[in-house]
Amino acid sequence: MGSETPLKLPFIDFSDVDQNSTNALNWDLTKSRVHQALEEFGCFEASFTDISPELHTSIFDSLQQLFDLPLQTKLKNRSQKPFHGYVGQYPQVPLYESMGIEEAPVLEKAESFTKILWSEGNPEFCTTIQQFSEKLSKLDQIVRKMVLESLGLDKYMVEHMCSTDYLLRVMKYKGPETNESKLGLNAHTDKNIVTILHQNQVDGLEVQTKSGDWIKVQPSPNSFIVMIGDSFYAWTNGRLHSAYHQVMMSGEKARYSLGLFSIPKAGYVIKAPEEVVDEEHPLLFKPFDHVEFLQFYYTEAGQRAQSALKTYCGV
Ligand SMILES: O=C(O)CCC(=O)C(=O)O
Ligand SMILES: [Fe+2]
Repeated sequence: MGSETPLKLPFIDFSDVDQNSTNALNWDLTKSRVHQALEEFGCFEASFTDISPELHTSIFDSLQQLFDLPLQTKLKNRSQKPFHGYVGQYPQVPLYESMGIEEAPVLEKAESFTKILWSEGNPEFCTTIQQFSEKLSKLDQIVRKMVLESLGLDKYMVEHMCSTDYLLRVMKYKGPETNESKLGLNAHTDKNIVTILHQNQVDGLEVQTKSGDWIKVQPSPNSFIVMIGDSFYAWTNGRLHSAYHQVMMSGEKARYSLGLFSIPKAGYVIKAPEEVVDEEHPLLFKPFDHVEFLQFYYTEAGQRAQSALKTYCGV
């Protein structure tokens, strides 16, 4: 009793890996670990030293400053697209608040977001958000490049890389002020291509394994959780896993987290390449547009479905 080792996500070190790597051996080794982790768990913990400890500190100072703004100000962050603007005050998830910053790695976009909330500007906030997103987008690109290479899909590299936009979503979960575990964010699979999560030192993220166990994720301050979304799962014809995950909170401290989401552009049709479809791996999903799928996901039927993706476009 109690002697079982707690389940852990695979840990992969990216400190010596870059896209134009001259160290081919290191690239190939890391690539095979990435492939294995994404096949089995749909996610892994990444050590990525491009985000300095100073940037780590300023990003969480910035988040606190942002969520400390009056509700009326935060509500100014609106978007036509679901979950892109301010989200909060939901009775189902009372601890949760989030805001979306579209194309945060692009300086002008980070500036226009900043201007919405601080009419007089806030250069420090803007630079921090932009630099963090830009650096993290490099990790997103490395992982996607490794996935395509490991599946022998190199010829789709340019098309694939150009078919997405970035959204940085910043989140705050209030501490529930009890030691009982309370729901911070419902169990879900992400709907995009790749998500990279980072948190302050308050844990809460849980990821479900294929056999149904929940892993309590305990990342170190300089690590990131890299996770596959349903669109990448569909595009690879199920070769990668897209994991259910949720946030559970306890105690007094607030949890701040950020997710950099690579999201298929509206109008781009997600269709598994013929190389990943064969007798052993029959086509799982009909081609679909991510934005239309997202719209379905937020309907009553989409929310009720066990798998919104299967209900929407399963073969
Ligand atoms: O806060 C987290 O760590 C997870 C957030 C999440 O799963 C999401 O925004 O999709
Ligand atoms: Fe998620």
